Amino acid sequence: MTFINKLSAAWTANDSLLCVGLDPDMAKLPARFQSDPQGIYHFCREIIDATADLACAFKPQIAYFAALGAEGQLEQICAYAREHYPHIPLILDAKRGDIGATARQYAREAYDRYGADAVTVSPYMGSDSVEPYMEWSDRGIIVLCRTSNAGGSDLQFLNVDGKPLYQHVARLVAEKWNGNGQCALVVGATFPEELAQVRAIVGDMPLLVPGIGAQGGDIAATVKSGRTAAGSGMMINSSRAILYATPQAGEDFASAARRVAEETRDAINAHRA
Ligand SMILES: O=c1ccn([C@@H]2O[C@H](COP(=O)(O)O)[C@@H](O)[C@H]2O)c(=O)[nH]1
Repeated sequence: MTFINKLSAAWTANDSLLCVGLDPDMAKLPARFQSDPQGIYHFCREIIDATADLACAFKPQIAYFAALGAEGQLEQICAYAREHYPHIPLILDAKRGDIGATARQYAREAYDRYGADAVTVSPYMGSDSVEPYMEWSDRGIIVLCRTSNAGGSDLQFLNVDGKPLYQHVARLVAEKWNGNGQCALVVGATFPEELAQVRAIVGDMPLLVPGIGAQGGDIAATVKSGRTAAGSGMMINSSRAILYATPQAGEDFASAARRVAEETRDAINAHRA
């Protein structure tokens, strides 16, 4: 099944546009995981089990694993999610971008090593840096467009031929790069006006929308700006607000994560119509 088909099915099956981010920061995990050599894997596995029926996607952020040399645990997490929740898309947030030969290795890493359904990439190096990902014709390519951080404006807002650069990226991906029909864009929830602009440019193309929760993006404004005519079309990511929903990394972290995920899913759904 293609990434886009799997995503559409997950939106419907779980009645959810919530993407649960897996950004395991060792210092914030309950003590028993910190003393466990497989602690990152075991923590993420409990989060996945607690939220799988509430999510339309899982998004591990590779930096949290690579920084600790814990790629093996990321492989285990991806294998676990694929085996137990094969209907939920797995998005590797790696923001890759390089010349074609190197990009092919990044694509192998995301799609073959981790078995991801989709990977985030930077558009900065242009079409030949993205083409290699299309050799995996059923997998998704999620291109950075208007990121959630304030500094994203430094380049993404540059005026090019009368339009901000991020709008050129949106148009380029929608009109030229989406040959396999498996492309999506990253647009931050912290910029609802730009989210609406991107939606107007790309039609029903899915948007990965980080920036609610810990980054403070407004859920109502996000959904109203980014939804498609059918009230769908987004993977609205929340990582830290779900992972660390208990104060002081309490042992009830999984039930707290579930509660926050459910509240977030419902808050999103309240504005889809
Ligand atoms: O524009 C972007 C692109 C990616 N991210 C990533 O999403 C999550 C956000 O985590 P929160 O804890 O919900 O803030 C994280 O993995 C970022 O690397 C983003 O925030 N903005």
